[in-house]
Amino acid sequence: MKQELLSYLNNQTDFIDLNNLNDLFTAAKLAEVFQVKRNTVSHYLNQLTKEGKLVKINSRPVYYFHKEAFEHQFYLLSGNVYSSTEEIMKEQPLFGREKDFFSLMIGHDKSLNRVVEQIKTALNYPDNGLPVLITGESGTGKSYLVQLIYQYCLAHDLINENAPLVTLNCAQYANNPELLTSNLFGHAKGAFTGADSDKTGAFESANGGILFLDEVHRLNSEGQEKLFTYLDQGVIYRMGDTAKQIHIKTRLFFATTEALDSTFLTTFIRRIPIQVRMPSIYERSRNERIELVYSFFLNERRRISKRLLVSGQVISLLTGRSFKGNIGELKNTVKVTVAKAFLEQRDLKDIQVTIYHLPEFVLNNNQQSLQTPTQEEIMLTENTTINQLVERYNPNQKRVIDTFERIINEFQKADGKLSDCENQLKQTVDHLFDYLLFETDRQQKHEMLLYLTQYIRETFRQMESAYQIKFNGNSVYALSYYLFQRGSSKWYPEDNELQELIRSLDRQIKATYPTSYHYVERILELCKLKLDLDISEMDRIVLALYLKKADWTRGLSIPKAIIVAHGYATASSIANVANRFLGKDIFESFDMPLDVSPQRIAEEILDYSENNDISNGLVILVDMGSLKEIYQYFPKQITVPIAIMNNVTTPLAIALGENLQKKLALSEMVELSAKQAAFDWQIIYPEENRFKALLTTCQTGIGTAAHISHLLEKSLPGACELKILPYEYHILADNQKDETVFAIYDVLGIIGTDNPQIEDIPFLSLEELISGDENQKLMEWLAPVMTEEENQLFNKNVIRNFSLEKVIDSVTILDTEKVMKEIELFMRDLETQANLTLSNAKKLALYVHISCLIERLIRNVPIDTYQCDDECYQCRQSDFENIKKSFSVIETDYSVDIPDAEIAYIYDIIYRNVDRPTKDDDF
Ligand SMILES: Nc1ncnc2c1ncn2[C@@H]1O[C@H](COP(=O)(O)OP(=O)(O)OP(=O)(O)O)[C@@H](O)[C@H]1O
Repeated sequence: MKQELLSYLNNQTDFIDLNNLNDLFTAAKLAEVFQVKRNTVSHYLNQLTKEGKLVKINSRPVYYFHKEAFEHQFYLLSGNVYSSTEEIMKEQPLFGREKDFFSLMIGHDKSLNRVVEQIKTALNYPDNGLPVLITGESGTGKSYLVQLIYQYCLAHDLINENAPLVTLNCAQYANNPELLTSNLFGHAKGAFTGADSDKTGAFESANGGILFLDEVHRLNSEGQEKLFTYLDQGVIYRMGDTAKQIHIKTRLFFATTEALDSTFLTTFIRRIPIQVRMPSIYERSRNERIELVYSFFLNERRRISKRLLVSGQVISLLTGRSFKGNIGELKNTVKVTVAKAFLEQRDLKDIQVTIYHLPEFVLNNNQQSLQTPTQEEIMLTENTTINQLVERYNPNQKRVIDTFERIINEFQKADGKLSDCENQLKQTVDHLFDYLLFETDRQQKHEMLLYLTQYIRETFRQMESAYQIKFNGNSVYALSYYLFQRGSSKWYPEDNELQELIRSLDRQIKATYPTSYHYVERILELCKLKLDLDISEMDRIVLALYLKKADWTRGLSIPKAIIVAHGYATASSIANVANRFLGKDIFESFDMPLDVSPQRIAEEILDYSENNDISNGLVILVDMGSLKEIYQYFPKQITVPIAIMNNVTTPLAIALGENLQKKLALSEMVELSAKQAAFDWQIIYPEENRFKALLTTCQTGIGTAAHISHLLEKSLPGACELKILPYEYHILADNQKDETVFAIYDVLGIIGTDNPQIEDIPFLSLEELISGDENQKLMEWLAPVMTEEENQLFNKNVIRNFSLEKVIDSVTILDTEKVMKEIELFMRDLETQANLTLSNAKKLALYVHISCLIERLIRNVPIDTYQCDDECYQCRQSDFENIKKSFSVIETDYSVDIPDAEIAYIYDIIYRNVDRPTKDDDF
């Protein structure tokens, strides 16, 4: 009895609301629930309080709740006996106030983020919220969501404290639709045989509260009509009484496991403005599945009140398979597993859960299995919290968020005065960055991290040139790791007081470190669009405090110089060559579309001058003759001299760049440069001194090219002076030899997935590199930069680093073995469907391309560069269909839809260089 009481309160405490204590927590109600005398219950409750398991509130009536469950859900308590709820609330730290009930749902800030946002919108819509339809397979958490909605409404006074939550599962009345309608809308006496008296239905019972209709598609046509009347007019009629309108005000929630295309549902959903879909367990990320498994084991531990040691294999098996009954079935499976282990070891101090306790179906492998590496075992004690477990699994992101919380706590302790906590804040931020810089596994060549680092480096370069500063070498990595670890998770407290505190800290940081703050703002602004970042005040605070430390030194105080020119990459090409020649980043460039107006150019320049330090003057080089037109758009109040020079050429830029560094007066400098440039300069690049380079390229974005480049770099012998540069395929294909890289480097060759066909520049396909067939060719290219020995070493490294597994391993974060198996099946299937034989080279190309493709689709970045028009689709329809069909297994296994543009691309890989496929062709 005592144990049952404890476990009952354990479950109820998850939903406790101190502002509105339910009488479920009183001895009287508990006696009723357990059908025992009140004295008996009181005796046990007091005993449990003495043992430290329950908390007692000596108010009238006296309340008891589960201490550990409360601390798990809310905050730590100092004692066990309190005189009032207010006393308990005083112990509440600033964090955790206004508990957001939805945060109890695992995935609320990830896969359910949008669902929670939509629900909050619906709930807060005046005047009585909006009805919501929740769809999702069985066990995905629909009912659980409605329970949380109810708690949320109570906590936010959206319904009054006694408002009911009424649930009706329409599926329970499958064989008796009349009873369902009657239970829902009530009936009048005599409405049908057996209706001896008037009866109120669920609608009336739910008046003022929430009505939840589960499996709503089971409503018969009469019920549906009545439901539509309520949705349209807010009134119901009891069965058998069409005369009496009953006005009802209830918040409606519907759930269904059915697809929304059944006839009823289509008419129905037109009236339901908000529909949310609960993802299946299969669609949840690995992190979320692990969190669910952890939390269910924690629940069971609390129930059995013993330490629980769960083997890593058990966690892997549970997170690595899909459950038809989704989270509900997973939860039950954990329960059954722990129960079996408990039965076996009930006399022991610790309960060990191993795979022998799992139900058999979990062990059999026929089920859809999800990729998950082996997990570590976990020990759950009474002090273990879900946060600790998750933190162990994803320590870095947690570390960033902890830092946010620590900063706010320190600032709060200092009564909101930055000057009183400046040193502590700096220390906290330093600790974070030390950790990020030294603990982030640099070997972890995550594609996203590579991309971030590349982009941040470019942004820093721009900043350094704009402000004539130099960032500490580590800053690029610090910022990239920070953004990488912080991830896309949003951290923003709901509490108004906290928000105000953050805003105040932000203002004080801005006032105390104006330069650092300005740089950070600028960097984040530059990164924001490209990196799809959702920047918050906390990011600015942390980074401004960090960059404050980094020793950026001011460079020369010379005027700023920019080049503005029409056409694709014209200005940037000139700026690149000039900067390279001058050995400094003197020029910034603006590439303008051909039809841009002078006004637009002037606006761009003014925008630049607002965001850059131009106190030493500004020189603008433009490529068109209408200078006066640009001048007229400049405001009269310009405070620094601005020189505009026309007809920009590379020689002019170089001459100006050299003169700028001589610190002449602006007019002198401009005159001199114009004169010098007029001497028909010619820059001749000394061939021998140019760096040798290899380019890597890929049609579907720079990501794969960067990976190839990385693997090649890894293969180079130490002393070799060779640059390996990833390059956008389209830029190379469009610009050909005009692309700046060819002016700066001596390009020995290009390696990639597609040949951009550049005259005199040899190309090696990735497939050739992997198959090793053409390694000789690569060796020949590299002969000028390597000795014979180095060449052999390089060759050996290339063979090792460019095995198919290594390449796939490096281009995706997916399980390489699994991906390769799936692609092999795809190819086999396609060969049968289309009656063709793929050559080894095509197979290699497909292995590499499809592995990238799956990952891109999982990340939701399909290629958009590849166009497939209707005509092309028509004429190749049957081939397209074959490819599509063969992809169906991959589509299901990875839950992705492969768009036509991708199919067209695969089509090209398979049928490229072949006029038309015929049955007998050997590809
Ligand atoms: N996001 C979640 N976090 C933690 N527990 C969850 C979550 N979602 C569901 N659960 C748990 O999983 C169990 C099943 O959920 P629930 O009964 O709400 O599913 P359902 O979609 O209503 O299923 P059905 O359609 O079969 O009624 C519940 O015990 C619930 O507590």
